[in-house]
Amino acid sequence: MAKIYYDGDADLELLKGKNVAVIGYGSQGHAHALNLKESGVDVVVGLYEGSKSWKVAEKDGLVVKTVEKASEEADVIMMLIPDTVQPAVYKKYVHEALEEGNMLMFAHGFNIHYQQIIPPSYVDVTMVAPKSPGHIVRRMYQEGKGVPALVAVHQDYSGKALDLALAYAKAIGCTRAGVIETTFREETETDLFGEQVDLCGGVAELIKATWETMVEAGYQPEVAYFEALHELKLIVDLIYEGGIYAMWYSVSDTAKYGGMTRGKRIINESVKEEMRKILKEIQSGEFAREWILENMAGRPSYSRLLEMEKNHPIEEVGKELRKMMPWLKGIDTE
Ligand SMILES: NC(=O)C1=CN([C@@H]2O[C@H](COP(=O)(O)OP(=O)(O)OC[C@H]3O[C@@H](n4cnc5c(N)ncnc54)[C@H](OP(=O)(O)O)[C@@H]3O)[C@@H](O)[C@H]2O)C=CC1
Ligand SMILES: CC[C@](O)(C(C)=O)C(=O)O
Ligand SMILES: [Mg+2]
Ligand SMILES: [Mg+2]
Repeated sequence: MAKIYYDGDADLELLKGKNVAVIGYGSQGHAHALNLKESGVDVVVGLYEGSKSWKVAEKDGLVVKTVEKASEEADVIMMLIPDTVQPAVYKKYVHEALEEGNMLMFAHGFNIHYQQIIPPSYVDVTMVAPKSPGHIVRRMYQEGKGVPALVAVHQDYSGKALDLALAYAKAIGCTRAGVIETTFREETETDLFGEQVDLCGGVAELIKATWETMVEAGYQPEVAYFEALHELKLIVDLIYEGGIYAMWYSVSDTAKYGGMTRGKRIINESVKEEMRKILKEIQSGEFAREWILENMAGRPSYSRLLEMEKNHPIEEVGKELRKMMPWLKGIDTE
């Protein structure tokens, strides 16, 4: 059974008198920094001179310093800049700033697990990884709730690394929901696998293939959009609220029978075989090496693939159809 920590298992007092530097003010960074501040923690945001986020963080009432200065003054440093940027920033500014007994923190284990960052032995190294996008971490905290998270200890120099990481998790609201103990390896490998085969990669391909099949067969792109994409949220909401069986309970008997007999023909043994291969690429470090090299080369494949996604015809149809629903807030992707 997984070990799960709640509010009663975490002591905010452990962060009293400590300076916390949140490096980055993006999706996770803004949520952690604001939640920490509102939980009474002394927090400073670390950014580079000229960062777009600098003014935003200051407008939100936070103290902002350069990464170098914020790291020098900090007892706890949370790395919340993109994973691909972290190694260079760490080497240039953070490594030198780390003093005996400090704690270096992450929200994802990639750089520690694949040894892109190797901290000195005299610091604690921990992870608090919310299982949610940063904007939900913030929204739930403001509503007096929290999102679940994972906690892990890579290095326990002080002997108190887990307790301090749990205090941090409490300060950002995660122990309100529950924080599951894991390892850097488990968090990294499961996170990469989930986003590749299911949450991001798998779902995007399933939607496009469903839409393309209908459009190629002569159905109207708009009707196909509602069926392949729009309704997915309604179905996923049911699964999120009550599990897969609750979804089956809620849909028609025809959908139940068709889905249960046909779904397995789509996600069949050969798909699972491919999933196992992808998992092996993650476990062996093959995917990490590929992604690191892609970044070193200036991201040529990444940019080409992202451009193709942006220009897929389903995007054009969706853009028009979403105008029918002015209550959708939309997301500025420019
Ligand atoms: N996105 C998510 O919801 C989740 C993310 N994580 C993990 O959290 C970590 C942060 O991810 P995420 O929040 O998505 O990151 P973002 O891409 O949102 O981070 C962007 C922030 O980093 C700043 N930044 C970029 N480069 C530098 C630099 N060289 N020096 C200082 N600041 C810099 C940006 O500044 P500027 O505005 O100037 O560009 C911006 O403030 C990652 O480890 C990720 O895996 C974990 C769970 C979910
Ligand atoms: C699902 C994508 C994610 O792993 C996340 C928000 O948890 C990410 O890396 O952004
Ligand atoms: Mg994730
Ligand atoms: Mg991820």
